[in-house]
Amino acid sequence: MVKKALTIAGSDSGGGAGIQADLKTFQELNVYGMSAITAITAQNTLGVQGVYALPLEAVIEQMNSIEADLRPDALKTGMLFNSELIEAVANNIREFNWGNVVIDPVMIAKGGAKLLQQEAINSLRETLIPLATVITPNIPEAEVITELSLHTIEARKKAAKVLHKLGADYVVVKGGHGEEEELVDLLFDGQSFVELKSTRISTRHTHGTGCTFAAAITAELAKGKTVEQAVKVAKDFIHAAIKDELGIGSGHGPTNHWAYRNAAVHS
Ligand SMILES: Nc1ncnc2c1ncn2[C@@H]1O[C@H](COP(=O)(O)OP(=O)(O)O)[C@@H](O)[C@H]1O
Ligand SMILES: Cc1ncc(COP(=O)(O)O)c(N)n1
Repeated sequence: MVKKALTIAGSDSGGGAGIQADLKTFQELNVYGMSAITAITAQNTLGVQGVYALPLEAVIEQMNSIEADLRPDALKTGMLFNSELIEAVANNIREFNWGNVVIDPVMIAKGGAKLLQQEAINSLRETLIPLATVITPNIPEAEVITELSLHTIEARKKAAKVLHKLGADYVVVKGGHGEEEELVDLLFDGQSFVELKSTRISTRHTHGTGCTFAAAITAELAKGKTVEQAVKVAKDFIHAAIKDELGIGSGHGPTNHWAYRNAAVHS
């Protein structure tokens, strides 16, 4: 049976992050990809030139159409922009009883542009996080949600516990923004931690890494993998995508979404 995954996120005209990164990743992992677009960004590797949130009805209607005909086996959320959108998306996920929910709490683009309004943080905490099978904050996002300062692995473990208490079944605090030479993503299931370690690749081409990582988790959950299995595949997927760089654009270039497939063929 074909497995189906849905992304509820913003469009990145540059193709490296958002909806575009998610659909490419679903496709690479042999899962049928669907989308409900929340906002359109005019964006390239140099930054975000414009943000246009879609009307609420447009987002709700996209989700309704999917529920009526193509129920997803797993879904992820990315850029949700404001509290109205967060509340509406959360309501629909709850009403449709959609499972395998991956929340990537996107806040700021690599170039510094705001992809989530400050007023939306409470909605994120109270409405969306309780629906999460997995939440995947980077360090700055985890700092905003937990109001902790996260310079050490120990502090990040504390933050993971707070995020679990807020209602996420599993928490991945990603380590890309950390200061350690070795890169550590922390997976917490409410009881114990798994440390996913990798070398830190020296590159500026990391546009869309968070989206791609969360999309790979979503695709694997759609196939029925456990969260731990899914996160391990996602870590390998994003590592290959960063390592085998495309080198396009003059700023923070996109990752290589077909690198994992090629690595799998050649290894
Ligand atoms: N320079 C890097 N080398 C290897 N892996 C990286 C690098 N930067 C990020 N990653 C991986 O990419 C994923 C996303 O990382 P992170 O930068 O923390 O989040 P975001 O892209 O949301 O800011 C994580 O799995 C992280 O380990
Ligand atoms: C539409 C959209 N969604 C998300 C991101 C975050 O991307 P990154 O993974 O680089 O933080 C982005 N730049 N644009």
